[in-house]
Amino acid sequence: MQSITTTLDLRQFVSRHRQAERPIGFVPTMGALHHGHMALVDRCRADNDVTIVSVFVNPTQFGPSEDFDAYPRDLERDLALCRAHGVDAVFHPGVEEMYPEPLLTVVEVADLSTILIGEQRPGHFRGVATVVTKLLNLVEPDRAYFGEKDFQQLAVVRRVALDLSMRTSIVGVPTVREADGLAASSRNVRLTPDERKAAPAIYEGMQAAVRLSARGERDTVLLLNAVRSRLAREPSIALLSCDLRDSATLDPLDRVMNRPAVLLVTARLGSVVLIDQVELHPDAIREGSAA
Ligand SMILES: Nc1ncnc2c1ncn2[C@@H]1O[C@H](COP(=O)(O)OP(=O)(O)OP(=O)(O)O)[C@@H](O)[C@H]1O
Ligand SMILES: CC(C)(CO)[C@@H](O)C(=O)[O-]
Ligand code: BAL
Repeated sequence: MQSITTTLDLRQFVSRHRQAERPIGFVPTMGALHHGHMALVDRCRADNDVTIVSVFVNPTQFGPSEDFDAYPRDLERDLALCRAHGVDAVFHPGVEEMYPEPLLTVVEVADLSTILIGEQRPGHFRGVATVVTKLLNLVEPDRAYFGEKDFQQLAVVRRVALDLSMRTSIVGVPTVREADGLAASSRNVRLTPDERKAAPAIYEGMQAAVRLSARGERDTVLLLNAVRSRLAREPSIALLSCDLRDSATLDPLDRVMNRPAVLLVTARLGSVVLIDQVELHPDAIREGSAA
């Protein structure tokens, strides 16, 4: 496995494989890898001849009072995990390598970037869309893999690829969970033992809504209340947002695929913000009644 830190070496690695006409898959991450990331890597390896992973904690997607400094980092462990999973190259640039000059050019996905998480994290999706564009321009992969846990991010990235006529197919991978239902996340390691014990309530609340929806409940308020009332029993969890959306309003490509409604939750435990999403019955939202 190659460990690459410069864009020049990355381009050379890519061009060798491109000349050999080997399909290239790409998994962008911020490191502190866990089994959720590895599901993306395994899927990438199954679909492509060459798998490239990037590990870059991108400063431009963090707000001034967010956890950029506290974000977990463990490059040696990340490299070992990637090696064990048969990754061909890991690109782990420093900040100066990715941003040699202050940016004058950014990628802004209108509308999608300012709703939901974009409301709580102004500028976040501009940072994500811009760095993903830079990474996709460097690697020019055939396919790039993103987790459905970050559902809005996946929608934003799909839109960037579509609008900017990129050659890359964007592939969404289902959320990987811990045994107790908590979505695997790099930030989970920052939870205190008590917060970690409480955290599965997020998924339990979402499952209560899933069960109601499966029994035919179509009242958005009642479905969202199922989440709220489960989390109200956990004093260490502050529910930041709970939304039910027709997935097509977030992701125009879903309209074609006729995918279900999506329930999105953001919650804070101490200093850690976690997000999760589950799918509900396609009719969970009546026409035009987004929560
Ligand atoms: N549990 C998971 N299941 C599937 N994909 C995941 C999971 N966790 C992360 N991913 C995906 O891995 C990619 C890299 O994510 P990132 O490095 O930000 O990790 P993360 O665990 O989401 O971290 P964070 O603590 O920022 O939420 C993203 O496409 C993300 O959606
Ligand atoms: C897509 C990404 C690697 C861009 O920095 C990041 O937002 C992430 O890890 O989800
Ligand atoms: N996985 C999303 C990246 C972030 O929270 O900044």
